[in-house]
Amino acid sequence: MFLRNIQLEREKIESFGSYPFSIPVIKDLDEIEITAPVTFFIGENGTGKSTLLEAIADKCEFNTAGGGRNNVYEVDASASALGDYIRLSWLPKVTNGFFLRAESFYHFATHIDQIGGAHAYGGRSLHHQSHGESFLSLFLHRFRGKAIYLLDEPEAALSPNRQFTFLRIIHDLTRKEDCQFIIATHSPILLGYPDAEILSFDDGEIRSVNYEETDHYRVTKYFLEHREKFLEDLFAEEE
Ligand SMILES: Nc1ncnc2c1ncn2[C@@H]1O[C@H](COP(=O)(O)OP(=O)(O)OP(=O)(O)O)[C@@H](O)[C@H]1O
Repeated sequence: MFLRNIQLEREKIESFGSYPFSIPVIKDLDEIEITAPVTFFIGENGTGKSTLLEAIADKCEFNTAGGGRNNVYEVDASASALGDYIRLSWLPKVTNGFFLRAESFYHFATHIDQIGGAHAYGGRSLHHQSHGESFLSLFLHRFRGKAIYLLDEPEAALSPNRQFTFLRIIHDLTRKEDCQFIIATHSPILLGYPDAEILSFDDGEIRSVNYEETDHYRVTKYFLEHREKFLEDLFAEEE
């Protein structure tokens, strides 16, 4: 493990009235202890997971559009608004790693083609692989060594079976290669990774929760066990 603590430099912030400081969890934030090699950020849409992950990427000097330190290319509106206001504590410090943003992965793939780097991703252009295949190529071929990986909804392109493959990759990379992961996700499958820390961004604060407490687990379980009733209620006409 490398990254141990994330602190909001509150003294630098003049007003909490506008983005990103107006996001409830940021307004409330002092510091976050990172206690496990695999940390998940979960919470409703719009609770600030991507904003914080992107700020960490910025602080790591990774390309905030997606990539590592050496991937220099521009995508509109990918700058981090929060990066200058957080402090990261490392033990030890690493500079290797990658920020994955599902929504701008296309631009990253183009950048890799332009620098002739496809050989490092299984020998095929990432554009000539399916969305899910290209994600797995990235995880399998690029991720290794002492490094920190910041992944924003990596499940976006992955079938349930490929999500299990990805869990196996995380397992191997944390045990055999000493990698650290921080992953924003909505996937009940990924969240099931053993011994991970799950940080919830719901209810205006960041707090550690158990897997079985999460909506992802509870709602999915309920839906699968009571699908007909669930859908009947969901589609019921209002009186
Ligand atoms: N560039 C921006 N300018 C202003 N507001 C923004 C900007 N980017 C995000 N927001 C707002 O900040 C809040 C947090 O957004 P963020 O993308 O961090 O949420 P999230 O938890 O990652 O959501 P999701 O699960 O949908 O990906 C949202 O209300 C969003 O509308």
